Amino acid sequence: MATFLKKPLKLALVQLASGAHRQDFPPGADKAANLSHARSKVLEAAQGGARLIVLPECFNSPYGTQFFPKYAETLHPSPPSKEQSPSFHALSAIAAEANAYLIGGSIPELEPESKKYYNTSLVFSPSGSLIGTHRKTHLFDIDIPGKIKFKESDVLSPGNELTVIDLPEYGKIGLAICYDIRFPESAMIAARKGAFLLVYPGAFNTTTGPLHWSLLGRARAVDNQTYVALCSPSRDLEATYHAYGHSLIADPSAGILTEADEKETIIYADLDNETIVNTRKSIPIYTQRRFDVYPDVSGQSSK
Ligand SMILES: NC(=O)CC(=O)C(=O)O
Repeated sequence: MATFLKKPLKLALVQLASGAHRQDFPPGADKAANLSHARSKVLEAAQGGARLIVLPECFNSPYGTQFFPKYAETLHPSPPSKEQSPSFHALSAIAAEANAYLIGGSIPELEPESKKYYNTSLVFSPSGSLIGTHRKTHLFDIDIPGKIKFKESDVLSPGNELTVIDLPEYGKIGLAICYDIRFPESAMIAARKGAFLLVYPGAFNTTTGPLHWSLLGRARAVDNQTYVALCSPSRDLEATYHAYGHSLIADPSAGILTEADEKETIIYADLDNETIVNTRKSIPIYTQRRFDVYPDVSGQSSK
């Protein structure tokens, strides 16, 4: 039997409430409070048996272009000092304390030499070592008249790499952030590289969430016959951006294993290799692909 996932894995998504919008916190204290709150929820997930734990996009800051520069941390050269990146050090310590792999949602990052800002995810091993990073590759620039206009590219720069991370005890995961899920190519490449799970810390909103969140999660699962996890912040109607919530885990047939509502919660699912293998046996698109017919999915080849 082919092995994508070396042993069963309990996955937890922490749909975190961050208090970053609150005016009553002194400057900087909201981030410290959010890191401390994230710690308690990650430890709760670990107590619940999870060995891979995911936090949401911008888990310790408000989501909005006006906030990114204020909350940005410097990650390079790596490892950064505690002053440069309190979140790096907090996440590393939390992963070690939880004895679990930790996908630290994302944080705004400032690259000091270029002075560019990124939306960046940090991944730590159970010993607290950094084992991967992903900079959001596709920026959330949309304009739905009368509903929502958002332009991440006013402040952020896109990352230029796709990310597959090896969790030595379990296997490979594809990691991307929120709007990246709308681009099936990156998911497909991660799956072709053997990922058993595609993870998206994300913050869809109350307009695009009902339209596309679950659909996209299930689509990436059915396209690739992998598990898919989408981890959102909980909804906060006092914040300037209203996150959709509804964190979910889909199985390799695109069935929803578990889905949150909009409130703070932790959801869990048990992942196993047999489900991936059996899904691919039953509907064998995996071996039926015709890369001889479409070797260049960008459509840019001269053929
Ligand atoms: N916030 C995002 O990056 C993406 C999103 O909300 C959407 O694609 O819709």
